[in-house]
Amino acid sequence: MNMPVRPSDLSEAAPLPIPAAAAIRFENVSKTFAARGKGAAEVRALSGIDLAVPAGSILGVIGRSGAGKSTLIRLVNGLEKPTSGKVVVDGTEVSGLDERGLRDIRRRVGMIFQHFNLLSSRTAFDNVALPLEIAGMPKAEIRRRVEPLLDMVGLADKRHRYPAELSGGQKQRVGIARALATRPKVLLSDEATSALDPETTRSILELLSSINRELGLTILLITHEMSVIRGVAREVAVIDAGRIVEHGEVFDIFTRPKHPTTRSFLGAETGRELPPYLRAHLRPEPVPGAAVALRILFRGPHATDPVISELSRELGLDLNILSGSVDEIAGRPFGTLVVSLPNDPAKLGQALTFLQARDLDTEVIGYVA
Ligand SMILES: Nc1ncnc2c1ncn2[C@@H]1O[C@H](COP(=O)(O)OP(=O)(O)OP(=O)(O)O)[C@@H](O)[C@H]1O
Repeated sequence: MNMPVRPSDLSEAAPLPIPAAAAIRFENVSKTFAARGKGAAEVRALSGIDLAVPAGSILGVIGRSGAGKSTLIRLVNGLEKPTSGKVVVDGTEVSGLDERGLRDIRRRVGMIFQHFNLLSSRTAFDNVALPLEIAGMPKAEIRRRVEPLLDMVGLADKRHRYPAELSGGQKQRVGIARALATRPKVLLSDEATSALDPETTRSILELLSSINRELGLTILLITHEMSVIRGVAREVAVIDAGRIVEHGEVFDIFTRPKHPTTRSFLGAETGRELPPYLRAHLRPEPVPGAAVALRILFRGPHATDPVISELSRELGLDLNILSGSVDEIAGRPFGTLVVSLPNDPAKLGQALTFLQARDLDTEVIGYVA
């Protein structure tokens, strides 16, 4: 009988409780690339990076093109060496390793890529088997290891197919199975869903979540899409011009972003972006007869309270709802509402006091005529 394979069947022992220790630690890491060609300046790709990825967690790093994401991730498996500082992975300082040490760390660190990097002349099975063949594992053992992995990524019936016969999502599933073949502790994901459509992206992110949950694998992923972070990560670090400018729990960063880069990434993601009709009517300064436009953010426990009706009743205020949305981020409710109220400083002050007493964030975003 064919028993369904769960990721937990693949680990050598029963899963341990998640340790608080960091699986990956960057300690004051900088990386400068030498100037190429006459007159060219050197490139400082990373500056003073301090970042810990807790064991068993999923941490997403987001940044614009050229921000330093790939350099950061390539330091983890020793594809790049830091110019200064330390990178410690699973207790080993990677920067000081010789070739043999690097081979060992690369068995403990799997990686998946935007363009899958499969060998076109090998079937799905043989692609997953490759790192084990290189490690000199006997054929029978390779089979015992690879088949459950292909089952786990949902490709049991595609094991003899070549990459050209697979969809993008299926190719990435082969890539994930191959990355897990050496039973790594850490998985690096380099824009692994950037070439996939939104639905396939969701299914790959779900697969990564279940692997993280059931195998306790630590995942460090880099992306330029907030929706990917939101779909899978527990923590997010925002990188800008080679520096980490913000880092924290996904819910906190999404609902209270501090850095302008984070805010610009969030854009439409959390209902922060105003609808075009509202943008067209919004003025930075009051004009005669204009009302104040106030943004209210509903986080966590107060996200579903009937605050607007209470505010209107208690302060005798006429409020107009201009736009709004209620959503869920990292499993917790989060709402954004833009209301207008009469441009009366005393009333506005009372309304802000009322809302702040309920721990709601408020922001006057302009005036609407
Ligand atoms: N081998 C290299 N030699 C010289 N400069 C490099 C090298 N690799 C990266 N850089 C430079 O370092 C900076 C960071 O590059 P990196 O590839 O890490 O950014 P990124 O955030 O991954 O960008 P993208 O999203 O476009 O891949 C860029 O200015 C890039 O041109």
